[in-house]
Amino acid sequence: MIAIGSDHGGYVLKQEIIKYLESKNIEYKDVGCYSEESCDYAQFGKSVAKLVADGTCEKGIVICGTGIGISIAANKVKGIRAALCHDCFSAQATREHNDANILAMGARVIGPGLALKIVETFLGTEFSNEERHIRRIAQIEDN
Ligand SMILES: O=C(CO)[C@H](O)[C@H](O)COP(=O)(O)O
Repeated sequence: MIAIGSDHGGYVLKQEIIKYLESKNIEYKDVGCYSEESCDYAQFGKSVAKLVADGTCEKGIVICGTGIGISIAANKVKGIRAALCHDCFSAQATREHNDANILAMGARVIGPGLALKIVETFLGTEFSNEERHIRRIAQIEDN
């Protein structure tokens, strides 16, 4: 199950991604927003992050205009590693190296064609499970 959320700036791209998930028979939970009416990104980033952190959803996708605000908000939730990716190399690397559990994108930065490729790459790439990456991820959680 994939959790997905956006603000108004990411709404149209979110709907494109939902169409893609449906075409691939991938289950999802859409936490909103549900229109292009102006709204605030933090609540949607945190809603997606909580669904991933509590295990309800395996991964999440968050979108705002830049992808920055909503990824900052998602990363406030313990256990979340939200990665802002605007290219396929980063999407692959953040899965393999960081075990990122949320993909963030900016709908005002990239178009839907590239965004869908990034989603495909992110969801289709496994964590490498290599010792050095496990060690480094553990250090992120250290206080
Ligand atoms: O990218 C964002 C946050 O990082 C927001 O989508 C953006 O700030 C919204 O801007 P506006 O209210 O002017 O449409």
